[in-house]
Amino acid sequence: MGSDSQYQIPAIEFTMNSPEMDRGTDEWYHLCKKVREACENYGCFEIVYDKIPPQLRAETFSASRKLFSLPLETKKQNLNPKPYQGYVGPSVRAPLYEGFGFEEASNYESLGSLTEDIWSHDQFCLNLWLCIVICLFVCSCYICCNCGTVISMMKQLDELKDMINLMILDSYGLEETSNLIMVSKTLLRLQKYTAPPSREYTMGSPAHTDKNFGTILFDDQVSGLEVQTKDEQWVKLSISPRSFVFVVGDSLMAWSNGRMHSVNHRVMMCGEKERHSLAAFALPIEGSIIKAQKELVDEDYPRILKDFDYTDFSKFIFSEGRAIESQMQVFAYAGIRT
Ligand SMILES: O=C(O)CCC(=O)C(=O)O
Ligand SMILES: [Fe+2]
Repeated sequence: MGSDSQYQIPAIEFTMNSPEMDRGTDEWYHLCKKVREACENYGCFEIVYDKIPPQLRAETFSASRKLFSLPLETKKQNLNPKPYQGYVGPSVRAPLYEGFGFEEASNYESLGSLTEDIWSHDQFCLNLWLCIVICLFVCSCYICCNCGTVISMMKQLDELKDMINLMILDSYGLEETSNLIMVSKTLLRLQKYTAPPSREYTMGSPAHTDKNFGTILFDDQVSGLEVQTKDEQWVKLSISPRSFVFVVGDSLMAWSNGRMHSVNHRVMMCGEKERHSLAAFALPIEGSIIKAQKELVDEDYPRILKDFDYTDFSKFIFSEGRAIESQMQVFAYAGIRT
């Protein structure tokens, strides 16, 4: 159980306006190398990043708390037929967990068009859910206190995601033009874990690997996130209040031909505080074929996976009877048997 206090994932500082952040400098390549090594050896790293102000983080969680405090019937209006992309309530599998997914989180224009839909219906609050989302994401009135907070956060996280993807490409010396990881879209998920009734060490989210490219996570400083080391120990992460965590997913592992490690992780709760976290998942766009970069296949790294369609893979993992958590799913789906 997450007790190995000696284990630390790499903490990598992204200092704005420093030579390190200036693409093409020696310092930039040095930073890219650190990112690559962290993704290969640990499957995750702490991003120490000052550009996103603590106040925006605090306001984001305040907006998130407001959403979760809505009546269940209202929350359920956040529908999406795709698994985990709408509202997910507590379940037998994860009784402490609740989450809201926003599939079009980085499509700021599409959020704007939601507003137009409402006005065209000639009623101010035709759909309470849409009104709430618009208020949190895009409006800039002075009536409510969380106007546009989440969308400001999304813009910042998208910028951070693009920067990390660029570092990964540069670390391998790959072209950025039309590379699949540069055109990913973002699924935003706001997540809440209630405190376990017994206050004892209890599962908040079962162990899993993320299926997408990469995920940027942060929480409200109530700890809970644990990662599994390569020698299969579970360790609780202790992340500074100004940091974020980057987690390598199965698609990035496949894209890098197994060089990057998609790390198994979970949330374990204890104590009396509820926990809030935000996850920005970089998802391959519809129709994406995930393939190992040819430059990353060689004698030392022979191909381990066939090319696969991400949408079909998602259908496969969410099909009846599958253990969606397991990192073995990608190998069951596309593994090359030798
Ligand atoms: O809440 C967290 O910190 C982690 C959540 C997570 O791993 C996920 O949503 O995939
Ligand atoms: Fe995850």
